[in-house]
Amino acid sequence: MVQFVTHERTRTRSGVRCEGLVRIFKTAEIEVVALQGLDLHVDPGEIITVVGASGSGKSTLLNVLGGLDEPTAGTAVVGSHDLMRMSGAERNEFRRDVVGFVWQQTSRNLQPYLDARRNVEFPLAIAGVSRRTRRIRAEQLLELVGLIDRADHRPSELSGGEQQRVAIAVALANDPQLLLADEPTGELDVATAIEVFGVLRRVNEELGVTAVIVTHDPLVSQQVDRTVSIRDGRISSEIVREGAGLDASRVIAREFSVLDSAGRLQLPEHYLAALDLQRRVRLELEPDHVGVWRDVETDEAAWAKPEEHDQGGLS
Ligand SMILES: Nc1ncnc2c1ncn2[C@@H]1O[C@H](COP(=O)(O)OP(=O)(O)OP(=O)(O)O)[C@@H](O)[C@H]1O
Repeated sequence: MVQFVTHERTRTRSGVRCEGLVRIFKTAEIEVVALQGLDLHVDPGEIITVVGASGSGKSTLLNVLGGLDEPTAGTAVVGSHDLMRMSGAERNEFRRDVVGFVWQQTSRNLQPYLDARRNVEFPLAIAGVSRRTRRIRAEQLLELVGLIDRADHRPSELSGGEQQRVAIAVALANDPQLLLADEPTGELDVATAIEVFGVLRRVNEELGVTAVIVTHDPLVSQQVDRTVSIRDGRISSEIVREGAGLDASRVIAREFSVLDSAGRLQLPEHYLAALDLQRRVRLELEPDHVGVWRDVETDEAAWAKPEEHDQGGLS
């Protein structure tokens, strides 16, 4: 376990709680409901991945959790910080002190004219941390991400994977309670992506920082114990794994659907396709589970009508 030099505060781990979270974007002509009553709980110290089709609301969720965007309605709480009830000044402070970001584009993560060490020191200098503490902390973090021997290199002298590892160290400089990463491995080849993701897992384990990571990459998303899927601005299902990070044959994965406070749940798309479930399904309450069947009567009625029509057409 890396022991940080604590400069002014002792960190507590923070969880995330979103309930009925709504974010509507309004432009002159249209209204886009990017988050449509999203429910998500992340335990303090947990690491999760968020997956979903393009436009499903992943980045919007991350921006809300990071205090970069204001929710329209619902609940969004990080630790003791209520994101619905923050003044502008509190939001700035929240962004600086409570969350750390890693973006897909390395140019957004790093200052191109500073070497790796100074990049990590940069947010600490802005926070007014002393030069000596900055130096020690930067070295600890570069050690943690396995890049202490590259401390004097500028981003242009580092590979894409190394740049993202420095970006992780920068995001952790202010000792955040929540680490948010939006497609951090999106520009990397598979082997490098898995390596960088391994660093995210390591910092989660060693520092206990809660982490929410958006990714398109199934190989990357499988590396953690819980993956949530967003569909149409809501969490549609969760996959919980035992043994994540081990070789795939030893991982036990179970799929869950999220039940909202109104009792609604979404069935995963591949379940709908496998059983050809459409429009209306038959439910049966059993002592320990609920059964969902194709509504054969409706199906038959739907088939009967065209037949009658056809027959009518033939006669
Ligand atoms: N600033 C904005 N103004 C208007 N609409 C927006 C804005 N930001 C996002 N949207 C819309 O909200 C929806 C969700 O977008 P979001 O970027 O969160 O999706 P995403 O899942 O991150 O997609 P991708 O994987 O392509 O990055 C989309 O329909 C998008 O067009």
